Amino acid sequence: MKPPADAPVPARHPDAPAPGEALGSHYGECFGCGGAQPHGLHLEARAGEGVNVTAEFTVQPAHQGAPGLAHGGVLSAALDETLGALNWLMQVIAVTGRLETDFVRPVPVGTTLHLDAHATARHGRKIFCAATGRLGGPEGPVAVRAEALYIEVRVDHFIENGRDEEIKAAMADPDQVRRARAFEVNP
Ligand SMILES: CCCCC/C=C\C/C=C\C/C=C\C/C=C\CCCC(=O)SCCNC(=O)CCNC(=O)[C@H](O)C(C)(C)COP(=O)(O)OP(=O)(O)OC[C@H]1O[C@@H](n2cnc3c(N)ncnc32)[C@H](O)[C@@H]1OP(=O)(O)O
Repeated sequence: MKPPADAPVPARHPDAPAPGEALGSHYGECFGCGGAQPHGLHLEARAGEGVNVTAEFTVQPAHQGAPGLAHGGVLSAALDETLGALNWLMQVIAVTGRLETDFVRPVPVGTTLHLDAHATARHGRKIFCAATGRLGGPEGPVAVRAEALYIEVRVDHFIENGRDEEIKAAMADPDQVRRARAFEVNP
């Protein structure tokens, strides 16, 4: 997943959350970051100094694939959520187009995975980025790594493709709509 050689490293948006600021959840029902999903990851991300974020996620028994070990798909979801949070720092709305994960070490239940993601290049609607997840602490051994491509979309992507029930609920939440629209009109 190589960006074109002349693609610039993305810039931090002037309205991006300050370094160290918790980003909060972009959607309460999100499996990655929402508070309303009992078996979700409850991942908490923080803005970095550039177009980078850090996040933590503690593996729960509901996240197992093999006895006592995290499911690989759940670990990919944690990487996806952390990488997706980079959108806040560029103030764009983007969806995952491609996510390549390397699983380097098994991740036991109870482990806190320390994730770190940064954007590497931007080319038109395409945002290239990379992330690592480390065991037990920000300097711990790397357990997972990912490279990903996100594609910028309009809010209409969600309105046109989401199920009516959830879209109506999201549209009735002024904070949700304001946030999404602000990203769209504030490039
Ligand atoms: C009122 C409700 C509001 C709701 C909004 C809520 C929140 C928003 C706010 C903040 C968000 C903050 C944080 C987000 C946190 C976590 C995010 C988790 C992310 C996800 O979990 S998200 C779910 C999984 N994700 C999908 O559900 C995508 C399904 N998919 C599609 O919807 C289309 O596929 C789409 C749109 C991706 C592209 O479609 P399209 O028609 O718009 O564009 P097109 O195909 O032309 O691609 C344009 C250029 O990207 C290249 N390209 C495309 N795909 C590629 C691939 N796979 N590999 C390599 N290159 C690819 C093409 O080759 C072309 O490249 P080139 O320009 O060079 O030709």
